[in-house]
Amino acid sequence: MSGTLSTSIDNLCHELALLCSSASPMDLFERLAKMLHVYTQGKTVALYRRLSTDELRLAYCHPEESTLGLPSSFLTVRCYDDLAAAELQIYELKGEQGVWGYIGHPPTACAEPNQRIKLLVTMASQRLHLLKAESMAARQFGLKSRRMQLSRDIKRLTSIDDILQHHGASWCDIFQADGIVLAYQGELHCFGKHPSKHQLSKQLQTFCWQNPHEELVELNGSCQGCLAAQLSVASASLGWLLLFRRQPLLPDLIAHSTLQNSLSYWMPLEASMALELADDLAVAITALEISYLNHQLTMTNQLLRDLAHTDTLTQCWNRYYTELIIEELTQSATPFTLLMFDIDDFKRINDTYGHATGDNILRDITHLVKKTLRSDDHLGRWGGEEFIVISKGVDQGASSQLANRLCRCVEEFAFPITDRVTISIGFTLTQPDDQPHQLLERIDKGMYLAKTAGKNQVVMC
Ligand SMILES: Nc1nc2c(ncn2[C@@H]2O[C@H](COP(=O)(O)OP(=O)(O)OP(=O)(O)O)[C@@H](O)[C@H]2O)c(=O)[nH]1
Repeated sequence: MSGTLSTSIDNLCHELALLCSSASPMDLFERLAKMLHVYTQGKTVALYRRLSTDELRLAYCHPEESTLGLPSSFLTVRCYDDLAAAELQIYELKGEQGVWGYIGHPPTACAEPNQRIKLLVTMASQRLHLLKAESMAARQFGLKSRRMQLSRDIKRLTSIDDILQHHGASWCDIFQADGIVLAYQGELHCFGKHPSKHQLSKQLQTFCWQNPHEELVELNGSCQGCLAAQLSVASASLGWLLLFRRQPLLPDLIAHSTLQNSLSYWMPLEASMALELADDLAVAITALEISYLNHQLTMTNQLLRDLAHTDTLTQCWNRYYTELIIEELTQSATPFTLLMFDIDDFKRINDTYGHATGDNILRDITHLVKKTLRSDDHLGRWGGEEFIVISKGVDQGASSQLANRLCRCVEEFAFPITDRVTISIGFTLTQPDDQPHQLLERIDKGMYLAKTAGKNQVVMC
């Protein structure tokens, strides 16, 4: 007799130790259900999970094959009253927020082991609590470090898709999600598995319309399993973070359609983690937006600067910018050579071949001269058919060679007209204390002299 008792106590100790060493909730349920199955002399044991909606859902049963031949009362249980009405022997599995779920089995003839079963269920509740707490703590820690990573990455990431590419997999891991979608400015940016974009857009629109102030929601119907957290900055809504889970946390062993509806796929703690991530994402997206706008602004400023400095017909410097540079160079006492050239008999060319041909000749000459100049020389259109060249340095021989080279390259170019096109050039070298107007007077005079001496030539003044 005492031998039987000590064997029985040994067994109990062994069972308790087994429950305490289970590594995951599923492992724990399996072990507990197997033990109960023995105690109930082979009755089917079912585990019901209590959802946040207070509904019950059959999550596991032992033996597994019995799911096929389960008593229909097992399947139709949706709430505690159903459980009681089914006249099952019920045990509560306690969790951190009250009853986490129930274990039930058909009553047995022998009531003796009930005390033992209660002890095992109590131990299982505690182990479950610990396992869940450990796993949740690890996930929260993971989220915290990914959030820090996101804030470090903000400057480097260039788009919402880039954010998802870099962080999507880790977030799926932490949230035990199958996919993530970011809804922003009417577009859906997706990572992993998720309901179709059309279904998501439709549900989000309906939801926003009905609940404009909600910041968290579980979508249902075709988007069941989607947890949507609002992305908002300073109370302005930017969009939604959607986490998608295809299965509730426990595998759905019973494919019973009536049980599939109105399930809660997400735990309250996961929902608050989603809100934390949504807050960070709203900031990251705003930062992206600002950096994009800054980039656009820089580009627009550059474009405006270029437009303000450029002659629209020839794309070389305009008069305003040419004057500005001459002013700057004289003020900084930088030595340079200034050339002014004018197309000879341009009025006749215009009159003979038309204004459009005249325009083309202006463009061709700009192109030819630019090609002839060094990279640190500059060409500006002074007005009409008059141009100015600014060339660094005051070597008279080199400047004269440059001017003559320009004359020759224009003279020798095959313009698409029968008349010869030539230019006349006046040039000058800067002297200490020269003012811009003195330089301009000298080149103007040089050019005038070149014209009066027969055109297509160079005069230095
Ligand atoms: N096609 C075209 N013609 C222009 C432009 N700007 C000025 N002109 C023309 O350039 C011609 C300049 O004529 P003029 O000042 O008489 O000088 P020119 O005929 O070249 O005579 P010289 O300077 O003595 O050789 C005028 O007919 C202007 O209309 C332009 O942007 N496009």
